[in-house]
Amino acid sequence: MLGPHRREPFPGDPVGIDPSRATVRLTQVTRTYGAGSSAATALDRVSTGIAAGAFTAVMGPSGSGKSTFLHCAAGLDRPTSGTVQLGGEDLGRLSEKQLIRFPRTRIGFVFQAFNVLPSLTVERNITLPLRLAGAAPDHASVHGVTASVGLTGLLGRRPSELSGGQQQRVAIARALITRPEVLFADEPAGALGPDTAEDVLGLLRQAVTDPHRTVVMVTHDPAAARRRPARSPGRRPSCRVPARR
Ligand SMILES: Nc1ncnc2c1ncn2[C@@H]1O[C@H](COP(=O)(O)OP(=O)(O)OP(=O)(O)O)[C@@H](O)[C@H]1O
Repeated sequence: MLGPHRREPFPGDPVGIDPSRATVRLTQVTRTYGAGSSAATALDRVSTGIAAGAFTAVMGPSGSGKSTFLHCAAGLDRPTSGTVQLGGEDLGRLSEKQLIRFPRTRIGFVFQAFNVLPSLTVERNITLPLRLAGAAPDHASVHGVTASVGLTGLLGRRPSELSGGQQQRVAIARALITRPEVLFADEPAGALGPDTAEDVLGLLRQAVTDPHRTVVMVTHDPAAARRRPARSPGRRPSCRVPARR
C-alpha cells in the first residue's frame, strides 16, 4: 500500500519539488476497494507532486498500489477521498462526461497490455483519440508521430500483423498524437522481451525531451527507473519514487 511513509532519498530525486512546478498533485489521496471486512486500501493518504517536464518512475512491490496511483493521478479512477490536481485542474470537480473528455486533450496513457483495437489499422488506432474528440487528423502530425516511434510503412497493417513491440509503439503513438502534457505509462515494457522493452523505454525517455511534456511511468525494473532521458538544456530530468517498502 502506498501511504504517507517517510523514505530515504533515492538517487536522482529532484531536490524538493517546487509546488508551482508540480503538474500533477495528489493531496491526502486514499483509494479503498470494496467495503467492510473485505475492503482493501491501495492508497492511504498519499500526498505527492509530479514535477513538470520530468521523467518520473513509480516503483514498489506487487500489490503496493502503483497502478491505482497512476489511474487516480490520470483521472481514470476517482479516489475514495483526497484531491488530485492535473495542470491546476481539480479532477474531483469534473463530471463523468468532463472526466472522459479530459484525458483526450491533456493526458496520454500507455497500458502494459497495449490495448490497441484489433479491427482498426495502425493509422486508425493512432488517430482514434483525435477522431473521438471530433478533430480531423492532420497527415503531417500522423506521419510525424508514426516516424518518431518507428512505424513508418506500417500504417495500413492491423495489430495482428505486428509484433508486441510494434503494437506498443502504436499505443505510444496513439498516446502522443494529441500532444498531451502528461504521458502516463503503466508497466509499458512489462509484456515485452528485453531488447524490445529497451526500445519502448527509449521512446518514453525521448517523449520527455519535448519541453512541454511530463512522463510518469510505473515499472518493476530499477534499471528502467534509473535511466535518464536525453538531457535538454536547462532542464533537469528526474527519477523519483513516491514510496517504497
Ligand atoms: N478492482 C479492485 N478491487 C479490489 N481490490 C483491488 C482492485 N484493484 C486493485 N486492488 C487491490 O489494491 C491493491 C493495489 O493494487 P494495484 O494494482 O494498484 O497494485 P500494483 O502495485 O500496481 O500491483 P502490481 O505491481 O502487481 O501490478 C492490491 O492489494 C489489489 O489487490
